[in-house]
Amino acid sequence: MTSLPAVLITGASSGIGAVYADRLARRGHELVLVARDKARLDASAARLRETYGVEVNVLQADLTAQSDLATVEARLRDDTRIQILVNNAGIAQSGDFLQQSAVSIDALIALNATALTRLAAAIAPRLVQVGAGTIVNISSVVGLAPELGMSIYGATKAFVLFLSQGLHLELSPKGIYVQAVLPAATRTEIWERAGIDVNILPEVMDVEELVDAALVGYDRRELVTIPPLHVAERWDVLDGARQGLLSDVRQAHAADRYRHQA
Ligand SMILES: NC(=O)C1=CN([C@@H]2O[C@H](COP(=O)(O)OP(=O)(O)OC[C@H]3O[C@@H](n4cnc5c(N)ncnc54)[C@H](OP(=O)(O)O)[C@@H]3O)[C@@H](O)[C@H]2O)C=CC1
Ligand SMILES: N[C@@H](C=O)C(=O)O
Repeated sequence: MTSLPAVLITGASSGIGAVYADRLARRGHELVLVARDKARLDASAARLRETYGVEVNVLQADLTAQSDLATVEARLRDDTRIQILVNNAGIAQSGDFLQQSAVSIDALIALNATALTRLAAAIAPRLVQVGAGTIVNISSVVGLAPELGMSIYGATKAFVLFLSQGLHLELSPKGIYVQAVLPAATRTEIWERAGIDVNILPEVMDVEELVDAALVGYDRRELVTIPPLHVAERWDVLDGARQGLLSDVRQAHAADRYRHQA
């Protein structure tokens, strides 16, 4: 028997989510693994049960399908053992902005932004009720870098960072820990799925190294964890500048430079 809370991990069938599943099972957490590929989830669950002796449940869901999303939301609302959500499922952008179709735009936003937000919203009230729990949201360094040319994907990841910062402000006084994790290029299937050969990238992090580093940030209860950022103060300066900017926003009048010159 474990006294640790259970963890629901989305996108647990491969890549970052699969390594989170391994590491959290190793720590003794019971797991609920969510993704579309049930065969992969079942195989992973069997291995984790066998290796670590923890209970692992599989919940097959396409998080862009309303009925499946509602099923996962219900699980998060009702299963009181789950006190940690790892909001990881995501897809990358194939092609530049001019190559996007209505379908590809919808899919990116539905999975990376809408589903992630809906799942956080499903679990948060219950966590607040007990005054404990964790929401880990997987963002990306791309969310800080429009220069990288993945405008919609990056926008969803900027959304995830903003949402995490907002949830931290709203929920941490109620006992909830929120973490945003910003990987940079990490060797997973996401690249191939988006039609990008990962081997053309000059530098790529191994997925185990990424998740182990993210868990160091988690154990320190960091709000924003950027494993590939080697100078931590860069983030502090960026976020400090953002907060400083707010002190020069005056709502009553437009700034002088926007006033009509007579
Ligand atoms: N790898 C990288 O370079 C980086 C990744 N990230 C982020 O990390 C997260 C994980 O990606 P990563 O591990 O790299 O990629 P993978 O492609 O390996 O994993 C993505 C996971 O999401 C699941 N998934 C995809 N579509 C859906 C869907 N419609 N419904 C439910 N689950 C779905 C996949 O499972 P299935 O197909 O079985 O549904 C899979 O388990 C993403 O949010 C990504 O944006 C951030 C920065 C860098
Ligand atoms: N998944 C990557 C982009 O496609 C990233 O976030 O770096």
